[in-house]
Amino acid sequence: MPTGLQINNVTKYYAEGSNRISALERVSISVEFGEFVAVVGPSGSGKSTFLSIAGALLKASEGEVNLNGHLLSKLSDKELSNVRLKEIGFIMQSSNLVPYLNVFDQLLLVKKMSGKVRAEDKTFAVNLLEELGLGSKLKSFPEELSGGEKQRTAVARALINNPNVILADEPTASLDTKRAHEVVSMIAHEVKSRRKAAIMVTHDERMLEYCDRVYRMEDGRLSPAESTSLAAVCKL
Ligand SMILES: Nc1ncnc2c1ncn2[C@@H]1O[C@H](COP(=O)(O)OP(=O)(O)OP(=O)(O)O)[C@@H](O)[C@H]1O
Repeated sequence: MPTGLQINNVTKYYAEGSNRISALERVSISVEFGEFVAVVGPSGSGKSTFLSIAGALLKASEGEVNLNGHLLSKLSDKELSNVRLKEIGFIMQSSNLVPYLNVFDQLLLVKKMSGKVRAEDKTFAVNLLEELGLGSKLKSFPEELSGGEKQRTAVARALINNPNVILADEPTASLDTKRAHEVVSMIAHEVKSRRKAAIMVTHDERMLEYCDRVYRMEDGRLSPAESTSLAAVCKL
């Protein structure tokens, strides 16, 4: 049974009036456990559509996504939400923390959504927060955190269910250079040490050094980016 994340020949059409917009064209990529892959490309090239399909938020028009052995096209809506909750950790542009929950409770909330919270889940949450440099912030509320701390809390929240796949959409968009390096190096560390398959969409050239492979999306087509053209790709 294949593991990690395999996207095979995925095409996505959007209907716009009587027209059909092709947002992705026969996109294929395979990401193994322990691999951190970046996707760069200009606005409107299909990156969000790609990440939404990889994350079981949107259905492919053609082709197949195999997420750690789950063929997404074969799953019911209930099974898809279960896969999203248990198998995928999402990290978005802004941290989207719940304002009235402290850092520790942000993680427990996600745990509660997937069942009863056990003592070992609490230990796991504390260890994770310590690993991400938030050991002294367990009782802090979002308004008491810096931008980098908020985003690191979001990284911990994405990892609390121990998902196999991490999908990050511009995770450094709201951060200064120092905080951006902190957050992405921590994501990279977690991907390696916990053996996750991870994809990060980014415009941020400085973050590519943390990734194993870089792909470029252009007009809905995905291809490996040449290292010499990376700077140009990211400035688009
Ligand atoms: N719901 C939709 N209905 C119709 N067309 C859509 C829809 N969502 C996206 N598109 C179109 O599909 C193409 C790809 O859009 P997508 O948002 O995936 O690109 P992107 O690379 O993520 O862009 P950005 O970097 O600006 O977020 C664009 O032409 C866009 O206009």
